Amino acid sequence: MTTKLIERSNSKLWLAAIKPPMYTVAVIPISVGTAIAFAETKTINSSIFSTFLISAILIIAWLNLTNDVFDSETGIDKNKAHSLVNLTGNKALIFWLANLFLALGVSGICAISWWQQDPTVILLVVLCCALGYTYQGPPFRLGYQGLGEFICFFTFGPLALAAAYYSQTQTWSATNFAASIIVGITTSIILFCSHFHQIADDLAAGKKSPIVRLGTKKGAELLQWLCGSVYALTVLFVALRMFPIWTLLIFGSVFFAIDLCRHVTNYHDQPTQVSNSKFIAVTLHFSSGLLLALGFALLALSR
Ligand SMILES: C/C(=C\COP(=O)(O)OP(=O)(O)O)CCC[C@H](C)CCC[C@H](C)CCCC(C)C
Ligand SMILES: O=C(O)C1=CC(=O)c2ccccc2C1=O
Repeated sequence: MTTKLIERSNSKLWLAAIKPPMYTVAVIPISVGTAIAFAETKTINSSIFSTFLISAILIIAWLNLTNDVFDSETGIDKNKAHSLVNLTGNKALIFWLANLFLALGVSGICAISWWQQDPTVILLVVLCCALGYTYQGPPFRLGYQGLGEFICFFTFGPLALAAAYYSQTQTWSATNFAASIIVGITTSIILFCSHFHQIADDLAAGKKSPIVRLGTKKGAELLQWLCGSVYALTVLFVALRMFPIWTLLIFGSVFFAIDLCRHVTNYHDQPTQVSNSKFIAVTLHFSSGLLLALGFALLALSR
């Protein structure tokens, strides 16, 4: 009985360390950028789409594994049982596994650039990876200065969507840029929410996350504006005729936005209660992103 309980809690720790839901942050920018390309050109290169998707997932695996490696060096993760470094006790193994994922992910993107005979996509993705490194790796560790949400916005928003759109069309699009602002905001909301319950560990390790800087109450208020901006921007882009009317489907995700704002407003200063807000934010990001992509795909299919 006791052995079974230990096994169950051990597998829970491993699941929390691997973070399967977090890989949706790779799926959404590639899907939205590709859906906009499909809406505008009525064609889709499925080999490029699937290669980009798998590569992006591998890059997120690199990001998360190196996050545990670099955080183990500053001591910020010393109380984090679900750190892969703490679970395995082998920092070098996690570091080299991460580098293998990065090499495989970048190779996939290189293949896309090779097929296109154009280096633009690989340059955009390498820039994303370099910025991702500055978030957590030495000597930069810009996340410790509270800059993570800005890096997150630009990498998962304008840069990732530009790369996904360009991989299909080899050109740029104002509509794609507008959509990238929305995806950038919803991805940054995930990172922002992940900081509420970590305030004590972050303060102790000298990490000035936005929540450390603002305090949890103001953070909860800012979250409401960020969520509201996702829907206000969609209405604006539809009114400006940049987005098809179908993209108003994004309002199907408003329930998760309300749930997230209510939860964080009620529990912003209670770490154990607020800790799952990151996963409500993941659901909001995934549902809003999929509905946005569907809105663009329906435009192509309805013509
Ligand atoms: C690893 C990230 C957050 C974890 O942060 P933290 O250390 O506070 O939390 P835990 O240790 O408690 O888990 C995410 C950081 C994201 C970063 C700012 C930007 C990364 C850019 C990517 C490389 C872009 C990939 C784009 C792809 C779709 C082509
Ligand atoms: O572990 C985390 O907290 C996060 C991991 C991750 O890959 C990611 C990506 C984009 C935005 C936020 C996050 C996380 O918060």
